[in-house]
Amino acid sequence: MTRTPFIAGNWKMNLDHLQAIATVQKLAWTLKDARHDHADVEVAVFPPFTDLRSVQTLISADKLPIAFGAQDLSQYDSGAYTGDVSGAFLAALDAKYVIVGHSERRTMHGETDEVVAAKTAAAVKHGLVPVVCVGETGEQREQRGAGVVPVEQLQVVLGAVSPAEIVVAYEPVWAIGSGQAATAEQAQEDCAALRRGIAAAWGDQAAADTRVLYGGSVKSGNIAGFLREPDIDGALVGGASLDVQEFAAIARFQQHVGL
Ligand SMILES: O=C(CO)COP(=O)(O)O
Repeated sequence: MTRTPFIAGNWKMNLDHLQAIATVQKLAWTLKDARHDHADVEVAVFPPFTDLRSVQTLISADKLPIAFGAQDLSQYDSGAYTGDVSGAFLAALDAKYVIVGHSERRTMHGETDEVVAAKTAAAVKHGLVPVVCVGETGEQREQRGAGVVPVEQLQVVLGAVSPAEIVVAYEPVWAIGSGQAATAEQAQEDCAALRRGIAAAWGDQAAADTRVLYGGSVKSGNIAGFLREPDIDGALVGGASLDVQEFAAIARFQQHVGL
């Protein structure tokens, strides 16, 4: 199976539902104008929860070639979990994806590897494709070696969940929102280590099929370098995904790579 390149926009806590409608409409037009061939690259947006119903309605009514997902989900199906959102509710909205274990949730909401594993299992159970985020700090990378901490984080998830379609996103903490992206070589080193981790836990086929993304200060100016690497299958884009022209330019990375 070939891995379809995946360009995902994590909006984080930006854009309300009205802004979401305008943004997705504009994105669809921009991609269409540029003759974006959606068979070659999959584009997805991850808006805040309150936007999802509006985004779903727009995408399905106009049959837009854009996928969408949520930024988090509960590990539980339903019950007394104030403020949380079940994977069942996301599936009912036709969300295809859900981000789990973003470093902002790990640090600001105390999500452990075990919680991330439980959320990944919940996503799979409800038919969502989890985008499992892992990443190390600069210090951890220096002290323990490239890929060691992210592979450990991923191992907890893979050990707790039966093989299923997942996407893995390598997001080094120092590169997120800093304007200082990892180099393509650094990102390749870690993404290759993650793929070996998938092979060790789930077998060679799963490793060959699973898309591994890089995230952290991705822009139209550096995307091509990442996608040239053999183990990087796309990008999880934060800040630059809020600018439609810039995000569309990232989605058209093939033009920069000359593929
Ligand atoms: O955290 C990220 C995506 O999930 C990356 O954010 P930036 O692209 O803003 O660095």
